[in-house]
Amino acid sequence: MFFKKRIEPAEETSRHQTAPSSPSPLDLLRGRIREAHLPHLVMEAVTGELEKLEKTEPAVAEYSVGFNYIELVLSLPWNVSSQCTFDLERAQRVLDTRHYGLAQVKQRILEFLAAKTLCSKARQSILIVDDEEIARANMEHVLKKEGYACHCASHGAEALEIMAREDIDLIITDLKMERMDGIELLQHVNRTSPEIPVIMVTGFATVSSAVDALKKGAAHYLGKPVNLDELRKTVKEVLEKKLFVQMGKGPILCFTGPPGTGKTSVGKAIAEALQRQFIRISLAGLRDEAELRGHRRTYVGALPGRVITELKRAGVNNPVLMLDEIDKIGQDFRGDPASVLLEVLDPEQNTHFTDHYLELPFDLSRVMFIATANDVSTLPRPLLDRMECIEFSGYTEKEKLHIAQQFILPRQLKLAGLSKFSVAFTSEALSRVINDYTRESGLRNLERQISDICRKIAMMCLKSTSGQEEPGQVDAATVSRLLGPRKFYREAAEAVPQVGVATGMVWAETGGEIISVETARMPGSGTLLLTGSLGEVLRESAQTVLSFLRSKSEAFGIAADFYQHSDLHVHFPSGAIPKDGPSAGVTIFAALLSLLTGRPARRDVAMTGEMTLTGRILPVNGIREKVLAAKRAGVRVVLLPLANREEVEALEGDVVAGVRVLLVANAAELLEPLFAPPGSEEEKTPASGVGMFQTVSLDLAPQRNPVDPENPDRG
Ligand SMILES: Nc1ncnc2c1ncn2[C@@H]1O[C@H](COP(=O)(O)OP(=O)(O)OP(=O)(O)O)[C@@H](O)[C@H]1O
Repeated sequence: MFFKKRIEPAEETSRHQTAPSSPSPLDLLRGRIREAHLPHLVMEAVTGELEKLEKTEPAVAEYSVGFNYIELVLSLPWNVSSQCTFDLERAQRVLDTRHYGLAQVKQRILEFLAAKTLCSKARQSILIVDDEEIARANMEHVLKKEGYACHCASHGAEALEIMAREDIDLIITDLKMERMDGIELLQHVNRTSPEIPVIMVTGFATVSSAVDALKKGAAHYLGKPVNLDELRKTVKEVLEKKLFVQMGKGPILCFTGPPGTGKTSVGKAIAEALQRQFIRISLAGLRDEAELRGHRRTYVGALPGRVITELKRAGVNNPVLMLDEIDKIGQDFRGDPASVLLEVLDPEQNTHFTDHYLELPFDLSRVMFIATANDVSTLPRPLLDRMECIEFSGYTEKEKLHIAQQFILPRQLKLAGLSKFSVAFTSEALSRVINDYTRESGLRNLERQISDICRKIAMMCLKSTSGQEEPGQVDAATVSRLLGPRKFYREAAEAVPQVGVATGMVWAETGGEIISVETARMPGSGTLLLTGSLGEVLRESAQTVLSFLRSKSEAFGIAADFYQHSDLHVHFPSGAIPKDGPSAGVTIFAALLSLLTGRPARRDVAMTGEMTLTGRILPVNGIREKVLAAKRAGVRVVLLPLANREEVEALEGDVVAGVRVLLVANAAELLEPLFAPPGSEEEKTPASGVGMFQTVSLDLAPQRNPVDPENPDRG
């Protein structure tokens, strides 16, 4: 029996090499290198690598490593940029058509782009330095026709005088001149104004000195006599690059906010508005520095990092690159990826970003970086300093309704193959999905639930006998039937007042949340027990509140020795979630006061604020998110620190509609709304929904504890 001999890849390569008719892979590679218009340094590196390959046996592992390396270098967009525009009107149009609301976010983005648009529109000025008058005049004529402002000098010294009084963007200089030649001028410019690029013009006889000029920092060189088309193209390229570097010098945008609030999709819209490619690198869980910067080629199976890989995939060097979830980045023994990000995002360093695999500097200055994060408080300070944060906050019910109608429904109907059917959701149906089946700041779950309904309707269409039955209108009852029992309740609105329990508002990276603080008193010796995965700051808050209550026990109508024979327990349910921060101080106070005075606290009154040892209430963050969370839970009265007044007044009417917002400055002011019968606050606050307590004098004498229907033994 004869077996056909298997041709090994190495053998195959050598057969290719010897066949006279077809060029060898190395010949093909050489041809590609020649045509690739690589930057000087890169050209030197790949040529050196190719020479090594020519001396290496194809069967040796190093051969394929070197071969793959050259292929990667050739596939990178060293000089390929997409034509992009900084057109503010277009940007506004795209942002408005893709996203509802987000007025402040859009405004900040447009302001950011406005500065870049102005930069790109400014008339650029070029300094032409040549001792031949005719050469100067020719270049000036061509460049003026291109719209540039031109200045001329006949030698380096005169050029320096012009530079001292004019704002110059680019210098085109002859090499050989009397008084001060091109190289001297270049060295002077590099020293004093390194941001001004210099194009060297040289006769054919001095190509080696032109190469020398490139090594000394010239941006480009042109042979004499100057080809005018080449001059136009080179000037355009060099100035464009300078413009990108200049525009990249500003801070990097960082979109922060709860999940599903549109951070990623606004990033995509920016790329579309600027007509740039959009690429995204998710940084969640990234712990190894090499994932971003690659492994050195000496490692078996080494690969370039994510930044270089994504740029290769994009095929252009000026995309919008989104660094998603920058706050979820990790750090361990494999290095600190945040330090790589520091380099990537620093305009001073990122012109020479060096991937370990590539070992060549790649210029990232044309890339527009946008980072996203849910919570920037965990980011390293130096990284945060490089970014300009734009906050995306949660949506109100009305906004969610609009977005569902205008964007989510059409998208989901199309995905479910229902766009040709006349399926219409009533507003009540969408409100039911929003209130009974989702509890979030963003829109992720809402989209999931709507997609679930659409799939069920698609199934019904297929099951109907004709297959063409019109599903018609989807109302609130249909939603309940299709999605089953409701998943969320308006727990604050439905809970009855209870002794020792108060409702608080906290801020988490998923947006605002409602918590209930529970307290209990039992015989003991004055120990304060705290449970519920609490951080150090929260523990200290509880301690502070207790000391305040002890110091003012008489004013609050609490027995002075209440502490001596009792232990107090403060519990934050949802123990699996770590909690910290000072803003729960007032809620702990309210729960403990209710417990110690035996008065049931209203559960539909939610509060937030840091409490000091003297009972003052200090301002806190995340006011909008907290108010929205309170509304989602059915809270009727919201108590906020008076010091947050400006933020409260800036809230849109839609955010405060349906709740009474009261501003409080100290502990005493909490009492009336907390213990008042439901509905009584309405006469005391202005119709706008925001009220302020000036002075409250209350009779704080302990009352007989009314029977708590949920907990009759308590108090
Ligand atoms: N204002 C808006 N108008 C229209 N659609 C929106 C708006 N905000 C969000 N969406 C839609 O909601 C969905 C979720 O948005 P996106 O993925 O951008 O959220 P994200 O903030 O990036 O979330 P994460 O933090 O989880 O990455 C997308 O389909 C997006 O188009």
